[in-house]
Amino acid sequence: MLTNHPFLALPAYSQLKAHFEATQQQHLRDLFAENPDRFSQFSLRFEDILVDFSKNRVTAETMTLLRQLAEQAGLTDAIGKLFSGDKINGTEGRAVLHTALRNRANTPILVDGADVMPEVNAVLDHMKTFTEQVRSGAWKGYSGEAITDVVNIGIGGSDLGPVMVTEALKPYAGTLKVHFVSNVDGAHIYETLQQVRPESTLFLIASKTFTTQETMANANSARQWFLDNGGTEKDIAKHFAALSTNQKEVEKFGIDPANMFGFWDWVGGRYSLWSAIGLSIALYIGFDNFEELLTGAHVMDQHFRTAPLDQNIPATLALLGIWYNNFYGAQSQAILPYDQYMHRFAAYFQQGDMESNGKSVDRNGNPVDYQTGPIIWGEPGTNGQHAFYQLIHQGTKLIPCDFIAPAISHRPLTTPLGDHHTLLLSNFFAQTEALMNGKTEEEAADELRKAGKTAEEIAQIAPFKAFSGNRPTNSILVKQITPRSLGSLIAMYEHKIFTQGVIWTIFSFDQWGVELGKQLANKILPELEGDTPVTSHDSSTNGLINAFKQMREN
Ligand SMILES: O=P(O)(O)OC[C@H]1O[C@@H](O)[C@@H](O)[C@@H](O)[C@@H]1O
Repeated sequence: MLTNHPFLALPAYSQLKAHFEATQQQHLRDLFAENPDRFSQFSLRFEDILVDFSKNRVTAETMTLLRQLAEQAGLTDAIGKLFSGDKINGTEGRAVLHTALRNRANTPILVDGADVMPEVNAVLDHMKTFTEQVRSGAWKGYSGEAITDVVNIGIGGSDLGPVMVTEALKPYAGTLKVHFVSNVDGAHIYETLQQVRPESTLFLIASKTFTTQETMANANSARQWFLDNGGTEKDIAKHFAALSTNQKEVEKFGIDPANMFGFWDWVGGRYSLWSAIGLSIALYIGFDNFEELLTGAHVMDQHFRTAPLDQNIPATLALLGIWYNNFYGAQSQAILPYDQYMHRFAAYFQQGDMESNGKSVDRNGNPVDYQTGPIIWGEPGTNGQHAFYQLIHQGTKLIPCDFIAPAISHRPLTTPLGDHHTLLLSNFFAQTEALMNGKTEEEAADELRKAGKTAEEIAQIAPFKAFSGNRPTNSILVKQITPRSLGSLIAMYEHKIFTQGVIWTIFSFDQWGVELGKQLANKILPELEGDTPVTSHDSSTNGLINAFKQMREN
């Protein structure tokens, strides 16, 4: 178990509070003007990844105090416990070992005295053999045809990771197509089944528990469609595989245990793309590339585990997040990839971060009296620029942003306006610079004067054209989005989330809030049958259910 501490009582917390009061008016423009070495002092490199955090409202003293906060919160001890299989998921009594899934060093990791690595390696071997059979065409469907389409049916952690990674690594795809069905809304499975043929489709039923309502409903619909369109019960073994921890339910569903790819209760759903849940990724980009993804994460794990705090990228990002969340009162954090293939990256970490650190009870079971996990959101650049950046530049809210971009594009297209990637990157650099510098009213007035405006017009318009600036950003520049660098980036954010959870003294690896939703929907489900009016709820819920029943009837 992790040792607990009262966050607000940490000595560094009070020091940071005082430091915040003294420095909050400082402008980034001045910090850059005062220190010509700011970029080199406030940036870190790891392999092909450069993390520039110099455009944050921090000084060397801020960073020192933040690191002291991490030390006083027992971060070093917590990291040791994470990697060694300690049961740090206290409310479920489980270890948290997504790092074992990508432990390429293969060093033993013990849970209840037993090394988990042989089992991890056995599943990886199974995934490798299966992936190679399907991709080579050796695996035949019931009519003797090779598989052309893979449909992953899963939701939450059993969907978002594979969706995000297969999109981000599309340039590495082979000929297999992958589809993802998550929503219980019948439209999702319906539209997907329109695009595939039963004889050449492989369904992956991805569910850690194998009891999730949405996934089981979609899996049943897929099986029915398969049987209605030419497949027979005995053909199911060739067309359905399960990615799960629950062998009993898998067998009950009728999937051949030989087609089950297992994982373990110490893999959290939102940390499971490294497990058998990643099978759709391996099928799509090939097993070697999947292994590269694991390796990228593993090397970031080693960095997080061994780098001193002042060199530690995930810890640094976590501490900057705490600075804005707990001292500046920032409510959200934007993730803005300047890479179209990474268009689901923010959505992925919406679950990763918000399901992990969206907690308001500390590890002692007491309500917290401070802010915990931020709201995570974002869209790729440059689309976001034409949508919500207005508020980031000139709104009343402080929104720390992570800008992420590859230096080399997988699609280097040229136009008379310039090549696409250079155009994209010019926006990436310009935005963080503008957010940092802003524009004074005098500068705005000067521009208007040059544009020939009268003094009266200038006085009227200049206030609207001024930008306060001083809006913090991290710039994460990656040489290229490869399986390895993407693996490192994902692990980087995972460890950021972990670090923040440790400092806030919360349990980051359970999700009781989500469990409630599952229970409530199951309670209401039988009440939706028939047309008898419902009276068991509050007047709003009764009214809505009864209106629904009426609308459905007429
Ligand atoms: O993989 P299964 O068990 O279907 O769960 C799918 C998802 O369910 C949600 O309610 C959450 O608990 C997620 O963390 C989880 O990834």
